[in-house]
Amino acid sequence: MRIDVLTVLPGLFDCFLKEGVIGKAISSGKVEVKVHNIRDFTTDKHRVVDDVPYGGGPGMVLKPEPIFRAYDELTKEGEKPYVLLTEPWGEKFNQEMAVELSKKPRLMIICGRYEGVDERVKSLVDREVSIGDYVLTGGELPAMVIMDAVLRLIPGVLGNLESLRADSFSDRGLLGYPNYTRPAEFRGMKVPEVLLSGHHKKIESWRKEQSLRKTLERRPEIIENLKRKGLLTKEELE
Ligand SMILES: COc1cc(COC(=O)c2cn[nH]c2)cc(-c2cccnc2)c1
Repeated sequence: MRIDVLTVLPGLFDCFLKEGVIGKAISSGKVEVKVHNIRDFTTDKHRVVDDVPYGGGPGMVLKPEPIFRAYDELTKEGEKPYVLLTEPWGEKFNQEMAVELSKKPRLMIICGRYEGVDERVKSLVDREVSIGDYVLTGGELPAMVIMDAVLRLIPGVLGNLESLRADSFSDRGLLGYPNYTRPAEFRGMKVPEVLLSGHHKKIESWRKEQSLRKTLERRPEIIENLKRKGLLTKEELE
């Protein structure tokens, strides 16, 4: 997968693209992520990327020309990217969307900022995406959240075991099961016996029961949703 990011603050991505699973996926060549400074696509001396809104009102708006110039330059050759715009009132990002996006060969993420982007930029956009009902100073963190959730789903990016665990639960939106590691007792708190039993079938059913219970307690709508879609087995429903 290739991802092109358009932003006025490219430096925000430096650590994200170097560290951890994402950093390894890029350095190993499994995925390609290029961050582009929208300012590099301006033509005036002051490299202006924003301007005051027509009709008045507070703040500034990202100008269309630099973004269109970047889009034209980056789409001259190769596959046309699926274009996302990160903004507070977009479609809510979730695991389902992460799975869908992970299947695209090429993404472009335009990071909104200020009061927003000129509406004409949306003619380039396939999906306006929000990571939540709150307003941030820029769309760069949402872009990193989206890339993290999407890139970890690319085959080979995660170690096998981890990706296997993710498939069985998170892709149905169920909350994860409790995790423990050594020591078996810590400050009077013991690891549940079943996890020390080495009985894999019992451990698996305990984990599934814990995951369903936690989801029912905290996010009952996810259970209802899975029931409606017939995605819960008979024993899971008991
Ligand atoms: C594209 O335009 C934007 C983008 C952002 C940054 O993104 C988010 O906040 C976000 C993205 N997912 N969840 C939150 C902020 C505004 C904005 C609007 C009004 C007042 N102040 C700022 C506009």
